[in-house]
Amino acid sequence: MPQKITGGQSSSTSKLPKDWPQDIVYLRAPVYSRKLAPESLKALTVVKADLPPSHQLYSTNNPTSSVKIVKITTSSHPANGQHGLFTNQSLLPDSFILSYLGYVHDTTDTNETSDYDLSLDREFAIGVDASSMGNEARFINDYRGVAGAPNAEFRDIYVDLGNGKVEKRMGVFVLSAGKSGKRAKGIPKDQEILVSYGKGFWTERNKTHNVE
Ligand SMILES: C[S@@+](CC[C@H](N)C(=O)[O-])C[C@H]1O[C@@H](n2cnc3c(N)ncnc32)[C@H](O)[C@@H]1O
Repeated sequence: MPQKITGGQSSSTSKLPKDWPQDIVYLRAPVYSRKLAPESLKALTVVKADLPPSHQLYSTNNPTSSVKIVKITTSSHPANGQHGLFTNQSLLPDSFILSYLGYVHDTTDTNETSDYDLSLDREFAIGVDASSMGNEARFINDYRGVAGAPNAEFRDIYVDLGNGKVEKRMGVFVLSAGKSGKRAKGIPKDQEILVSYGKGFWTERNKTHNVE
């Protein structure tokens, strides 16, 4: 049975990324919690004409051909045995890679034990949780213990919905080249995409996973 895909124009036979886990729903667009307050929904879906004309809009393609899900088999990798997200092609500094999709929720509807919950809007305390549904971005690991520094980061983006509205999402971008140009090459092909989850993630995770 092909896995059901939600959130897009796709049918149940649409393509899944290679190695997509069977127990996770693959999304092509976010799924909104029914508990989200109207003002939160308003903050996430904005009239396009209300954005400054210079504001860049993004379009997304799922599955994303520039990335691949890879099982980590390197014993020194702290997420050995889990998966990571790798490049399928070299990516230039500042390039948009993909959106982080998942279940969009507020604090009334939070899975406290999720390791996949990313902040989407601080003012309205909205998060996007990819623990049970999401796209390839859910496999992006933290750089700590893997590399000296991250090579990608999360940035706020707006995606054109095509009906005069734009949707606020979290996008994953290659880091900029830096003042000295030390990251001018971007991310070469077949490299792991690594972000910084922030120290707060690990403090909270260690509490929920009872790490001393
Ligand atoms: C958003 S998931 C990343 C994808 C995950 N590796 C997987 O296969 O589903 C976050 C989890 O990945 C693992 N992880 C990510 N980066 C890590 C790192 N630098 N060190 C140790 N574990 C890491 C931890 O288990 C963390 O809770």
